[in-house]
Amino acid sequence: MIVLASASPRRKELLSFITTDFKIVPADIDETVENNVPLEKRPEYLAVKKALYISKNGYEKDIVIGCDTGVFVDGKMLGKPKNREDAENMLKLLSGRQHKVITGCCTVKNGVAKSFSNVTLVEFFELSDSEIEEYIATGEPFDKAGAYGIQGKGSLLVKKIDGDYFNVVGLPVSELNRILKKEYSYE
Ligand SMILES: Cc1cn([C@H]2C[C@H](O)[C@@H](COP(=O)(O)OP(=O)(O)OP(=O)(O)O)O2)c(=O)[nH]c1=O
Repeated sequence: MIVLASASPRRKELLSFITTDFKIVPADIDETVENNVPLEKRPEYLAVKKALYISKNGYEKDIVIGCDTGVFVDGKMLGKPKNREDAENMLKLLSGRQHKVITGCCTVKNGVAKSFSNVTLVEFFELSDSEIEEYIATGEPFDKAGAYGIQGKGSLLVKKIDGDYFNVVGLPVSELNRILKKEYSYE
């Protein structure tokens, strides 16, 4: 069986493109990362941590999948905004330029972990202060890395993307599907 170590409704929906035969067991882990982990490796590091945590808690024989998404710009990683002001600062930082969205993904079975990072480049239009304010008022930024959701009204902020769209939403489905087939002969 496949176990998705995630509380994200988006990851649940995306995994169902691969299979509907899976169980959800969210991994409520401490998301602090040691300083020696390179910035852009942080999502993958946390994905491994989430998947191993669930695997070790009664799902050793299953294929456990963990994921984590971060937005990278100016040598910084943007997670979920803590409040309105945080969301505003993130959106101002992303305005008029390109950033990277990296989703780390990990599969674990019988104590063996395999992981990868998928990178999508996203370019935003120049955003006016009122546009940022209106977008924050939708409430959409608050549970999302980088304070936007490309799958919702956040789509209106996006000029261009290069890479897997679903990776931005939180699960690189096509790469994951290929890994499940290749590494676990999953049908
Ligand atoms: C950039 C971007 C992020 N996101 C989401 C994907 C992730 O769910 C979220 C980043 O938070 P994560 O910490 O990666 O995941 P999560 O807390 O939602 O779920 P869990 O740890 O239980 O697996 O931001 C979008 O939905 N759309 C977007 O365009």
